[in-house]
Amino acid sequence: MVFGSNRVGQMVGFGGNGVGQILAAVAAALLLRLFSGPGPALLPENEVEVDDDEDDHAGKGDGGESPIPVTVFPVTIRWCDITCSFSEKSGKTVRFLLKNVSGEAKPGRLLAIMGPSGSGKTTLLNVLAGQIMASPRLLLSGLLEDNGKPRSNKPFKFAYVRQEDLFFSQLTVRETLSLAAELQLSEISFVEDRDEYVNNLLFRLGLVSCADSNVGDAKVRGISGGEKKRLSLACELIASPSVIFADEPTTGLDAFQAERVMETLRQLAQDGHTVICSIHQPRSSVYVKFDDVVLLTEGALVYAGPAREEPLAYFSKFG
Ligand SMILES: Nc1ncnc2c1ncn2[C@@H]1O[C@H](COP(=O)(O)OP(=O)(O)OP(=O)(O)O)[C@@H](O)[C@H]1O
Repeated sequence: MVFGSNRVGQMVGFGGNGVGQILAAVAAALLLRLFSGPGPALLPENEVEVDDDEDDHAGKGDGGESPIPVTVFPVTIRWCDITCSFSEKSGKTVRFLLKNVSGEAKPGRLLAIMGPSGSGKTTLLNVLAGQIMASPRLLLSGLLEDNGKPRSNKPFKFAYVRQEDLFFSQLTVRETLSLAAELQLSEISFVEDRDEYVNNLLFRLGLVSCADSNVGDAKVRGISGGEKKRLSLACELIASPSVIFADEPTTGLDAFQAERVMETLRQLAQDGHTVICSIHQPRSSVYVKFDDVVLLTEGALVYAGPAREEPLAYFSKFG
């Protein structure tokens, strides 16, 4: 089992005003991209050759108008007997955050990790995304495979959408995506092609109506929470990730926005991505969008399998 070194993915927070800060942040983003190790959304070029069979899984976009094809390399993640324990400072007490958890996430399917608060949803998501690494106090064991092979130091392209969205508040939605595309898509050298690519993304993520609105922040009102979440997803999609991880993507959103975000995730799964999210108490209108469910309680697995009616049948066996 390869759980790698001690690196924990870091995010850079941008805030405040001023061109100087923007330039500094852009420079920081470029440096991060150049020097970061394998991490979500900042991975180096995908080194996997896509053969003819894999073309069958190409993302459909919104009509194939993109100047570069949206190709999703299919990745199945399988995990077996994942155990994660944490030793308190004294070293006397050990807490089990995950206990022998197994499951599978497949391309074309939306998997929801569900469970009460503190049940280990985020911990499992982070383990699967390679965001938690073993340390002397944090022990990890089990098997983690991508397409049948143990996870290597150079996994497939993963995207990780965090609970907190990090943007330049004074940029518009379109400018945010253009900047992300400029930083990540060096192969598109023509501005017109990049604009077309951005327009495509705006359309795909349902952001056309707010494309020219400022993102905003806590001080200056901008786009809504749901739009921010879909903008985060759009930024992550630029790297054409095989797997999309989303940590509590509906937290803080009203029922309508939560449903739209989950619908976007469901459509991304249909485009061929493997989509895994953690979610706390989803409404029924959100629950029906899941293809698969992993249900945890106190770090232990209660159910892993298809969503909708199957869990009911499974639990009714136990009365
Ligand atoms: N690095 C860590 N060190 C110590 N304890 C941790 C660590 N990470 C998580 N925990 C603990 O593990 C348990 C599970 O945390 P986790 O965040 O995975 O739960 P969750 O199901 O996502 O909860 P919520 O829905 O409230 O976000 C919690 O009791 C938490 O305090």
